[in-house]
Amino acid sequence: MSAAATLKSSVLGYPRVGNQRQLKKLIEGFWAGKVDESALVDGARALRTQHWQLQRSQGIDLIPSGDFTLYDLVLDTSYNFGAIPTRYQTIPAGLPQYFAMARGLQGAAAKGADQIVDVPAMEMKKWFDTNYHYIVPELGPEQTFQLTAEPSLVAHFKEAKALGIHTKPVLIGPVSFLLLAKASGESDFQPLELLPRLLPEYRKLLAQLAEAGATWIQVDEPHLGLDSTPATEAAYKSAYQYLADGLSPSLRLLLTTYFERVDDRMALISKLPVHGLHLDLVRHPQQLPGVLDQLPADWVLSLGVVNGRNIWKTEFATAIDLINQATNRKPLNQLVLATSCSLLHSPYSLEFETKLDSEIKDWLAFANEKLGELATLTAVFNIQQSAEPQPKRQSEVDAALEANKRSFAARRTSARVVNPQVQDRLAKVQPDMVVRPTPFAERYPKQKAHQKLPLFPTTTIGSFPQTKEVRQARLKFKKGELSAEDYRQFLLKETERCVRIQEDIGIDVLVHGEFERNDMVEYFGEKLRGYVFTQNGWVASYGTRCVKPPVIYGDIDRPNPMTVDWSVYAQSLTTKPMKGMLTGPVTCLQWSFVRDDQPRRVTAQQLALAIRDEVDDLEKAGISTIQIDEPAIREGLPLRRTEWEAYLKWAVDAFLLSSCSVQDTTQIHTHMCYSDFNDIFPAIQRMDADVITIENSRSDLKLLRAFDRYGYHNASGPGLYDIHSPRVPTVEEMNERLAALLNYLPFQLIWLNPDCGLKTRDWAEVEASLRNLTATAGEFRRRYADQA
Ligand code: MET
Ligand SMILES: [Zn+2]
Repeated sequence: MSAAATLKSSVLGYPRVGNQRQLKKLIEGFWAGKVDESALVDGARALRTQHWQLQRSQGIDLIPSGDFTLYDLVLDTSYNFGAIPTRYQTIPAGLPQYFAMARGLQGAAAKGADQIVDVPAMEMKKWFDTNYHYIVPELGPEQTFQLTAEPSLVAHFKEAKALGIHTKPVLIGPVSFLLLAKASGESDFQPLELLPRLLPEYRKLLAQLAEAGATWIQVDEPHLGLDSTPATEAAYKSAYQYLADGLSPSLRLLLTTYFERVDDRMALISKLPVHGLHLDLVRHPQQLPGVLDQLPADWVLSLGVVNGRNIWKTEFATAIDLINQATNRKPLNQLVLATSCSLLHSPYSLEFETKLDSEIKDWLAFANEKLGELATLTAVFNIQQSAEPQPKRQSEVDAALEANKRSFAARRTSARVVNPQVQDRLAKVQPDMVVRPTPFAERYPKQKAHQKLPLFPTTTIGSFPQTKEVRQARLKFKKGELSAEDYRQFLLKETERCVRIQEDIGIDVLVHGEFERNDMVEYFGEKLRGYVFTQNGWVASYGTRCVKPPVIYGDIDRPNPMTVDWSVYAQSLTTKPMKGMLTGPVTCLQWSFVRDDQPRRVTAQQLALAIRDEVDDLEKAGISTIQIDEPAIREGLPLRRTEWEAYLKWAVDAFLLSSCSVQDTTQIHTHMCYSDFNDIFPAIQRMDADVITIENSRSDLKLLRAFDRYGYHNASGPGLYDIHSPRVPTVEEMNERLAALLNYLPFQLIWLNPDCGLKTRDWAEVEASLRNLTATAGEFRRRYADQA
C-alpha cells in the first residue's frame, strides 16, 4: 500500500461545559454541597469522553486533550506548577484549594473542617480580545515551581488513550504563561524573569507526556503575535532551546498562535527549534504568503481556516483558495487544517436551535458544525490522493461544496441582510453629525439651569435591584403564565416605587430602574432589526458562567422607539429630571456575535444611527438627560498598540454619532466600568459626554492619576462606592473619597454616584447606601456653600 500523503484535521480546543451546560450544574452543585466530589469527577470524565468520541466520529485527526478544566486553564497551569499564592496555602490541597483560588472562600476551609478562612479570589482578566476571562497568575520574585504529582494534562492524555483515542495534548507555552501573569503585591516585578525556574518543570511535564505515548503537543503561545520587546524575544529563544535540548525524540511541538498575525515575527519564530506552527488565518488570512516564505522546510503548518470564535459558516471557496496557497508550496502531509483558535468561544450545536429562522440558520455553524466543515475541507484534498476512487464520498463532498456556495450567495443578497435605507443613511453621514455644535463650557451651564441642579448633583447608573419578584414575573411572562398586560402593570408599579424611593432619598437626577430589562444589550437587540437570538448559544464567560450573546446578522435599524414609553412614564411621576437610559453602539457590538461580512466599524455605525434615533425621540418626548452606557469601549482595543488609534477613532465616532444630535440643554451622560481606562483617557475626552460616571472604587489611585495626567474637562462622577460588595459604605468613607477626588477635579464638575448599576444588590443595602451618598452631598454643599 502506498502511503498517500494526506491532509490532517485538527481542533485547538473543544467547549467543555457540555451541550446542556452539564459541567456548570455539576460544579455549582458541588459548591452548594449537593454534589459530592466523586460525582463531580465522574461527570467531568463522562463529558470528556463524550467530547473526544464526538470529534472522532466527525473524523478529526488531531483531537485535543488538556483543553478540559473545572474552572480555567490558566488557573490549572498555575496550580499544576505549584504557583499557589500564600493566602491559599493553608487550605487543603485539591478541589477546596483550587476553587478557593478561583472564587475566594469565606467559611470552613473544606467540608467539615474547623479552620475558618476568608480569602478573596485571584484576579480575572479578559483572555486577549475575547469575552472569556482567565485567572491571572500571581507571581513574585520568590516564586518557585514544582510540577504536581499527577498533572491533569498527563492524566487526560492517558484517559483518552484508554478509550483508544490518541490525542494531542494542549498546553499554554511558558512564555505566554508568564506574560499572562501579574506581579504579586504592588511591585514592578516582571514575572518573565522567572522563566529559568519554570522551564525545568515544563521539561518534566513534556517527559511525562512522552512517556505516556504522546506525539504532537500543541504549545499555545498567543503572545507571539502581540507587541514584542527584546526581553520577550530572548525569552522565546531560550525557552524553546531549553525545551528542545531535553525533548524526547518522539515528541513534536506545534507552536500555536491565534488572534494575531505572525508573518512579521517570522525572523524569530523560524529560528525556534520546534516542529510546526499554527496560524489564525481567519483573523489574518493575508499573513499566509509571508509565513510560507520564511517557514523552515521540514515544519508542519497548521492552517486555522475555520473560525473558532464566531457562529458563521466557513466559506469553502475562500478557505480552499487559501489552502491552495499552502499546497502549492508544501506537501499535503506537512499541512493540517484546523480551527483558527479553540472552539471554547463557540456555542455547541445548531441541533438545539429549533426556533431559529431557517433562512438565518442556514448561514450558521456552531462548534459541532465546524467539525463537519473541517471534515469536508480535508476530504476535498484527500479524496484525490486515495488509491481507489471514492465516488460516494466524492459526491457527498461535492454536494457540501455546492450547498455552501448557495448558502453564501443567498446570505449576500438576502433582504434580511441588506437594507437599502440603512445603506443610504450610512452614505449620508457627515462630519458635523459627530460633533456637538456648542463646546462643553458653554452648554453645561445651560443644562444646569435647565435642570435646576445643585452643586454636587447626585445620580445612579440606571438599574435598581432585580429582585426575585422581578425575575419571577419576567419568567412567568416568558412562559405565558402572566399576560403581557399584567406584566406591564407589574413593571409600572416597580418603576413607580423606584421613583418614589429616589425622591424620598433626595437623589437629584432620577432613573426609572430598568426593571423591564433582562440584559443591557439583549433588551435593545430584541427591539432592533438585524438581530436574532439563539435558544442555546451559550459560550463560556468565566469559570462556570456562560453568556448567550445575541447575533447581528443584517443591517441594523430601529423600527420603533425602544425606551421612550418607560422614560416618559417615569418622568410623569416626578418634577425632578428623569434620565433616559441607553446602551451605546460599541457595547452592543462588543457583547454580540457580529457579522463577518462587513467591518466592525460599519456595524457600529449602524448601531449608532439606531441609537441616535432613540436619543432624538427621547429628547422630543421631554427627556433632557440621556445616558448612553459604554462599559465595553476599552475591551474593543486591538491587541497590537499600533492599531489602537484607528479603533479609537471609529469607536469614539460611533458614540458621537449616537449622541450629538441633541440641543445644548440636553445633557448626555455616559458610563464606563469593568476596567481601568487610563490608557484611553484622551479618547474618553473626545467622546465629549457632558457627564461621565466611571468605575473608580477598586482602583482609586490609578484613575485619579489619569485625571491628573491627561486632565478631563467635562463633568464626571467617579464612583463613590463599590456596588460589587454587599457592604453599605459609610458617610465618612464617602466624604474621604470625595475629598480625595477634589484634589484632582474642579468641584463645580463633580457628580456623586455609585460606581455601576444596582441590579445585583438588595433594596435594603441600596437605600442605606444612597442615603449615605446624599448625606455626603449635603455635607459638601455646606462646605462649598460660599463658592457656589
Ligand atoms: C455594566 S454597566 C451597567 C449600566 C446599566 N445602566 C446599569 O445600571 O445596570
Ligand atoms: Zn457599569
